[in-house]
Amino acid sequence: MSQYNSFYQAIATNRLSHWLDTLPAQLTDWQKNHLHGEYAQWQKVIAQLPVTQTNHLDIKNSVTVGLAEEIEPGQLKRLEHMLKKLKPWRKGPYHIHGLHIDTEWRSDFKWDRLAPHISDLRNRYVLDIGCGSGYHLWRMRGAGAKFVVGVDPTQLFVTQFKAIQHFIKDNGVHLLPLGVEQLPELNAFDTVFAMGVLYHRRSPIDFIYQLKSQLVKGGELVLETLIVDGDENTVLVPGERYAKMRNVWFLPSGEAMCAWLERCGFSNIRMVNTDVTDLAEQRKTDWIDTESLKDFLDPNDPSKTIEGYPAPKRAIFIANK
Ligand SMILES: Nc1ncnc2c1ncn2[C@@H]1O[C@H](C[S@+](CC[C@H]([NH3+])C(=O)[O-])CC(=O)[O-])[C@@H](O)[C@H]1O
Repeated sequence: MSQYNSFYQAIATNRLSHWLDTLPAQLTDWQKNHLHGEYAQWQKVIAQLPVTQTNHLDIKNSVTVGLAEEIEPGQLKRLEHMLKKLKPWRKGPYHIHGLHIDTEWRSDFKWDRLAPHISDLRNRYVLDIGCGSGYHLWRMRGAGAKFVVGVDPTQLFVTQFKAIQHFIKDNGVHLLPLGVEQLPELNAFDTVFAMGVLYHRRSPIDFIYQLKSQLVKGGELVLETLIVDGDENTVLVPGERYAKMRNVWFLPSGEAMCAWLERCGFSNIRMVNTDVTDLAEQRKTDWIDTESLKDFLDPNDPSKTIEGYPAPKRAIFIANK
């Protein structure tokens, strides 16, 4: 039986039903290709997570499930030990029965920056492309979304989502192990989020069209990406690395990003927020063993990356199909 049966059942009777034409074959393939190796090892961690009972859930203001007194101290220690096998925990934070998964990123900061600007998510079908471990999926559901789907091809993040899902049982929140390029043109979501993904794409214009083809007519795109200062003709294509990341391609200015969205046929385009990432938002914690923002910046001039480019500045764009 496919572990995605509950997803298939959920969409069979909703507006995503035509996804069933292609999805089961893709996911069956994916599962076949991941029977061995690291992913299979991580699934053993998931299978051993303690089973707990709770009525305590807050996904409106944070991602918090369960109270400390609902779990034995020994079980809690074990839980921490198990979850630390799934390091690095990049996006969060999560609170599970009093255990604070203090992730590298405070993803709640990004949520707080965008929340005042987006359309009310109540009753909406929502897609989050490149959702990582799914922190924002829970916040979208907490904001009232009817059905939330995330896609992310990174095995570790898919596993981390499963760990959280083990404690928050909710048939309205799903993560599929897919890349954006594997999505058919669903034209079915009221809101599509694409945050922190555009700069990883080699063809940003194709990417914008892929996002558009997931939206219903009039639907809302919420796109967040790294930008640089400049006019509508300014785009930075860094050398081999940007802030030590190897897979960074296009960093447009805010104006250039708006021009790209317009060129792709979006309307009502606005840049609603810009923010220079600081050490309060991205830092090393007990839940990652690798370097973090401090190591990616020039130690003598934090306004520059270690390679001499402008330090990470992020912007949120909203537009309608
Ligand atoms: N082809 C692909 N299709 C979809 N996703 C992809 C692909 N390739 C990589 N990713 C995923 O895109 C996410 C980018 S992180 C943003 C997370 C969250 N949205 C955030 O806003 O905090 C930003 C960063 O760490 O630079 C990762 O989870 C990748 O696995």
